[in-house]
Amino acid sequence: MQNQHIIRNIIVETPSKPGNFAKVATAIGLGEGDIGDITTLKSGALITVRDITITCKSIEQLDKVIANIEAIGNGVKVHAVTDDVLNAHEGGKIAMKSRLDVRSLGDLQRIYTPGVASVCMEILHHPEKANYFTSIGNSVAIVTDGTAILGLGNIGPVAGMPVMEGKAVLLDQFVGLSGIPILLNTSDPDEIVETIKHIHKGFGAILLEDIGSPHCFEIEERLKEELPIPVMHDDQHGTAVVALAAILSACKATNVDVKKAKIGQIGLGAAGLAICRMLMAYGVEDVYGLDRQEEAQDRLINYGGKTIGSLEEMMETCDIIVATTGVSGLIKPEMVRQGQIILALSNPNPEILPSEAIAAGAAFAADGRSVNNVIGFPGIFKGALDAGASAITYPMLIAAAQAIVSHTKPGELIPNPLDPTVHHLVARAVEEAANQQ
Ligand SMILES: NC(=O)C1=CN([C@@H]2O[C@H](COP(=O)(O)OP(=O)(O)OC[C@H]3O[C@@H](n4cnc5c(N)ncnc54)[C@H](O)[C@@H]3O)[C@@H](O)[C@H]2O)C=CC1
Ligand SMILES: CC(=O)C(=O)O
Ligand SMILES: [Mg+2]
Repeated sequence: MQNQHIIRNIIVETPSKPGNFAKVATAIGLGEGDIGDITTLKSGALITVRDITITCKSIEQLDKVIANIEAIGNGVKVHAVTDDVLNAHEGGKIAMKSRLDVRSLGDLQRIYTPGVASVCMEILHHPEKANYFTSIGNSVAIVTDGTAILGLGNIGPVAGMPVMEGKAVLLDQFVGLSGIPILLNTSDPDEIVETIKHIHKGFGAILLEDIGSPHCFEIEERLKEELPIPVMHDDQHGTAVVALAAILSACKATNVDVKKAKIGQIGLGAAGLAICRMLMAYGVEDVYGLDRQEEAQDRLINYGGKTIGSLEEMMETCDIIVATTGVSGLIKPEMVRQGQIILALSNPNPEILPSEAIAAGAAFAADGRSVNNVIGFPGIFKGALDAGASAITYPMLIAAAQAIVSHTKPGELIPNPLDPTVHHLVARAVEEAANQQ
């Protein structure tokens, strides 16, 4: 099932008799809906009311699911269909909050003027204390120009804001950093670089997000050269870290020597080129890339990578396939080789569903929901900031990937992103690697 990104909650009443929920579940399945969370809202002697999360590929399919449930009859009723995803976004997902209360005049004088003046002077005379006496060292600018929002394309920075707010929520909840979205009304590299250079002093690090290729490469390179703080394009290196971790875990489970494996990368944009570069930095000898744009392939060749003639040839040649094209359903089940490892990482919909890839013979398969840079970027930024690093380097990124592997359960490719330990381990590994440089 491709394109399962319509998420709705349905409130369903059934008579309180065994078997009635099974009928509802069957009706949803027959309509090709997928069941997520189920919450029982009321469990009475006569009726039971449940809130069921379902995902569908289109509104038409959702309508079919609802019609199927209503057709059960015998007291089964759909009371409401709600869009909990939209509801969760009402008012936005983040807010700038103060850490201190102002309850008295004394508080006012300490937090604001006249007291604050002495802190300003302390920082003026000892600039290194800014990180100690302000939030700068804990703040990450999340910068986008909106040109490659997920796999949705160039939808602009304002339409991309929910993604930036989402990244801010993850930085806050997983590692306690403040993420501040910066929406740029330009995609000109000179203007972007100049703008970030002018505002960087308010931040401990810069996270570039969903900036399209190829301009993302120049922007990141120039900012890394010109700024004294860590700059990382998450779609490039955060994704590469997590992809490397998933590949290492899959190779461990299948007794494959990753450095000798043939790895094919489909899509050589921001994520794909960085995945190839990361694999080569790790020591993988046979990294093959494929992109529909010749310039993208040339970029890989300039970094020492190899290209391959067609998608079919890549699927036949490679033991491990990673795809980051943004094209849902690009990999057909009949292209999958027995025992292949397939990471179809495009969001919101993968190049092949993991269930389809496994059914077609893959040994391991995952999509971009599980193999997602969320496992990497919070800890990478936390570790870099804790180390006082001025840049994020390959040894730090490889240490992050190894920390993720160390916390992956046997038989799995990646840890649960909700497990706080993984972000802590990544942060510590990155900090240690930074300190060893
Ligand atoms: N799971 C994760 O953590 C992440 C997933 N992604 C996903 O990866 C996808 C790509 O993202 P970016 O690299 O930022 O975009 P991008 O636009 O920089 O790169 C996409 C590349 O795929 C190529 N491409 C498109 N169709 C192709 C085809 N049929 N065959 C070969 N090449 C093709 C394009 O020419 C382009 O070079 C998006 O769907 C995004 O959501 C991106 C970052 C992180
Ligand atoms: C996860 C992410 O950063 C993306 O899909 O663009
Ligand atoms: Mg992204």
